[in-house]
Order: sequence, then C-alpha cells, then structure tokens
Amino acid sequence: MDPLTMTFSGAQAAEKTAKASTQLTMAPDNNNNPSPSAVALQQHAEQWNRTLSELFTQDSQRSQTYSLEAASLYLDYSKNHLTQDTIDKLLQLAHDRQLPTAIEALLNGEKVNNTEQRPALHSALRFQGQPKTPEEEAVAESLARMEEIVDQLHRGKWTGYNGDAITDIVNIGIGGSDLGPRMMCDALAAYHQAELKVHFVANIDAADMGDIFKQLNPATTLFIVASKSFGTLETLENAKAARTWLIENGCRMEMLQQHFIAISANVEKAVAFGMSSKNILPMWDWVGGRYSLWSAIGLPIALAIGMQQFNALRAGAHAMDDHFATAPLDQNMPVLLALIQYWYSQHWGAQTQAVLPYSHHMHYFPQFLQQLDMESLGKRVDKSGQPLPHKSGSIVWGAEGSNGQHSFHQLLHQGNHLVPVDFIATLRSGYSNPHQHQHLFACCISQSQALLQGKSHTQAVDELLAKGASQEEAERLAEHQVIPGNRPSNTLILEELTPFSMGALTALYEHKVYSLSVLLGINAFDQWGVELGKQLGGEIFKALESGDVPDSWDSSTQALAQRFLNQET
Ligand SMILES: O=P(O)(O)OC[C@H]1O[C@](O)(CO)[C@@H](O)[C@@H]1O
Repeated sequence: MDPLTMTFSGAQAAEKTAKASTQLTMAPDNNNNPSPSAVALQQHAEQWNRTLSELFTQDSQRSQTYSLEAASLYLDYSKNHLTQDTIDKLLQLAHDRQLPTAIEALLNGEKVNNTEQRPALHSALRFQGQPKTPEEEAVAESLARMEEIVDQLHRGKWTGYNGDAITDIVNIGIGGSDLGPRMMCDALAAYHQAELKVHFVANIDAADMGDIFKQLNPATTLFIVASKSFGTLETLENAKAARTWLIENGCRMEMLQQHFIAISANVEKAVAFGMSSKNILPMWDWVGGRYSLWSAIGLPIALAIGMQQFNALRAGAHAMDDHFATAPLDQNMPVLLALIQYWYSQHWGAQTQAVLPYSHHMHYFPQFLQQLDMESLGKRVDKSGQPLPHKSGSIVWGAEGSNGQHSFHQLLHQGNHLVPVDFIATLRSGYSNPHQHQHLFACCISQSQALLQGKSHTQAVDELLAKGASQEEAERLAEHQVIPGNRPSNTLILEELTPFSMGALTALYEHKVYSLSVLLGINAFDQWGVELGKQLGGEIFKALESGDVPDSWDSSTQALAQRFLNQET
C-alpha cells in the first residue's frame, strides 16, 4: 500500500500516541486506572489496518448502516474509521462512563455544573406546550414579555427620544451574549422581517461601536445590553459609549430608557448601571452563557425573524432534546458525534476538529461552536478536580464553504495532520439560483469524497501523461500531486436553513459537547480559565491610566506597557 495512504491509519496514530504517553492517556475508571473499555479501544486503534476505501468496498450497505435521521437532520458518518466493532467498544465506554444516567441528570435539572452547584437547563428554554416546572413557567413569562416587545417594535409603536419609531436594534454583548444571536440572525437572513435591522457590537475596540455610530441614527436606535453577569468589561464599556452617543446627539436623560433594554441574571447590577427595571428581561443561573440563545438573550433573533419563527427555532431544538433523551445510544445523533470525536482525539492523536458549513449564511457557525465546545471542554481537571489523565476537548475551527477550499483545504488534503471534519450542507437554498446551489452541494460532497479516496501516484502519473507531460516529467511531478486520502469526515444535511433545522442543529452540537464532557469526565458548564486574563487586564489598565508600571511585573509586560505610555501623541 502507498505509505502516504496509511499516514493516518489508527495503527500508526495509536502507536505514536502509546509511545509518547503513559498508560493513563485513556479514559480512566474512578480509581484513575484506564477502564477496560478504554484499553479495548486503544488496542482496537493499534490493530486498525483498513482504509476507508476498503471499508466501502467490503460493505455495499455502508452508507445506510452508518447514517441516521433525527429532528429533520440527516447524519452520514460512514466516512469514518470505524466498524460495528468500533461502535460497540465506544458504546461500552459510554456505558462505563454512565452516559445514559448523565443525560437524564442534565435534562432533569440535576446540578451537573458541580463547581457552581447549578443545573444546566437550556433544554427547559425550549419546552413546548404548557409549562410544567417552575423554570418553564419563568421561561413562559419571559417569552410573553419578549413577544410584547417584538410586537411593539414591529408595529412601530416603540419610539425613540424624538417620537420616531425605532428602526435599528444594536445588541451589545460578548461571548455567549453575542455569538449565539449573531450566528442565528445571520443563518436565518432569509427570514428577516423588513421593519427592523439588527446589528451586533461585541469588541472593546472602539472601532466596533464606532462603525455602528457612523451608520445609524441615534433617534431611531435601540440598544439591547445583553450580559448574564452584567459585569463584563466589554459590554459595560460599549453600553456607556452608546449612552454618551445618545446624549451627545440630543437625547435627554429621562428619554434614555426608550433606547435601552437589558437582559441579565443580575437585575440589581443592571439597575445600578442605570437600566430601567421595566426594560430588564431575566436570565437565570441555570442557563450557561454559551447555551443561552433560546432565552431572552435571543431577543435580537426574535426581533429579526419574528416571534413565530423564534418559536420554530425553539421547536427544532426541542425535537433534538427529545431525540437525545429517548434514542438508544447507538441511534443517538449527539452521542454518536461525541463518540466519533472521542475516538479520534483520544485514540488517533487528532488535536483539532474542523467544522465546514457549506452555506454562506452559516459564516458564524464555526465561531459559535468554538465557544460552545472549547469553553466547555477546554479544562485541565476532571469533575472531581483531579488532573485530566487524557486530552481535554479539541481545537475547533472552520469556515464556510466553498471559500475555505481556496485557502486552508490544501492542508486538509495534503498536510500531515489528522483533521476530522464535519461537513454541513443544505438540500435547498432560500435563494433563487438552483444552479449555484447544485454547485455548492457538489463542492461539499466532493470535498468529503476527495478526503476519502485521495489520488494515488499511478493516477497522478496517468493524469500528467494524458496532459502531454513526458514520462520523466510525470514521474517528477506526480509525488507532489499525490493526495493520501483516507481522511475521515461526517456529513450533516439540513433540508434548508430554516429556524426549525437551525434549532435542531444547534441543539445537536450542545448535546454532543455535553456527551463528550461525560466521556472525558469534564464539567462542561464552568469557565474559570477566562478569569485570570480579566483580572490582569484590570490591573494593567490601571497602570496605563496612572502611568505607574509596577516593577514586580515581568520585564516583557513592563516594556510593552511602557511602550504604550511613551507613545508620541
Ligand atoms: O453574559 P456575560 O456575563 O456578559 O458574559 C459574556 C461571556 O463571558 C464569559 O463569561 C467568558 O468571559 C462567557 O462565558 C460568557 O458567555
């Protein structure tokens, strides 16, 4: 076999991993010993000796066997290095890690966030029918309030300081208070209602807000200040800048409340900041920021697409919740995606996971997933505080297709990293050019096909000869044109980018991340790692303001601060 074709065989990857690490690279049992299921998976990886092409040749039913539908989504996971034996071993690990109990615990509102003693009840945000729990009742109230706001704004009944109807909404928030609504508003552009334009500002860089100020009329602009904690530097500074802009442009203090809505779990802080309590929508401790787009944090989405479509989004997510709760593990889409990522990251040495949506309007989806996955799974200790004896979550990255094909796909095809890919495509486009959509879909599935089959040396030589190259030239160039192939991918198909399908897709990834956290023994719902940077940022800001740089700092940080202070104005 062509040695390059074997570059990423499990046998080689696992051998490398095993040599470079101790036995405890595998999921341990409660006594920190590798569990028998983890040992079995490691052996399975070490003995892996089939290519993807061989798997397809040996089994004509492969794509039917390794695919499933749930909540309007279709997942084809046949282009992966796995057989039924692999799945059985991964399922055994899932049972050893008590994944079924953990799923119940999540959905029943148990305190799965053990460091903060909180449940993670994002599923309650998308309940259907009548509310049945106190959390669902609170959600229903908040939805009713959102509906009133959406209605007022859509009918032009919410006016600004000079009596004109609001035309533009600016969401000020960052992280989970930005990425979810931003991603969804972009993805559902075809559903936008003409009455209002929704904009997003996140960055502490004044350029972000400055661009908004240049475009908009203060008298008809409404700001949503979205912050679960109402203590986030970027959001508060941007909200202050918005307030100053309004006042400098003629808004009287008593009219400011016409221009601000706050969304927060910390009402006291929002009021202390100057928000009118009648314009504050609640959030709750039991909703994590990166899981919050279904709450009032989704108000920009509801304003963009209307409340009916916002509820369709919630319904899509609920359909996925139902599937996650009831489907057996081997037919459970989020669980299967988690097991596959676990297989590659823990036993094949894959460090990253690419997400490539073939949809122009899913531009922000990879960024959204970066926070969802990496803020949830980028941890150094397990739930009990013991150093993780294996890798944490993967580095998630990606961009919308087909653009990426003309930049980084080169590395996917010929680089020597193992990068498992999730392709996402839609059957139909909301835009009326079927010909271009055929091209888009063809681009997507041809990429996964190319990753699978590659191009051999012989094929490359033949192609070069057919183009008129001499035998010598063909031999010289062929090796540069060889594409190893044998590279794994999943393909997720949505019928169309609709609120329902985007709800289902987003919930799919939320539950995948949770399932992976259970396999890895990680708490997916805290994020202590981001705190130190915030703390040091505050201290450095003070030094830049006062001009007093402590000599206890490392010399690099001192010099960088001094360089800022010594700049010529
Ligand atoms: O909504 P908040 O409290 O402003 O937080 C924004 C984001 O900041 C983080 O806390 C990280 O700093 C995220 O987890 C969160 O989504």
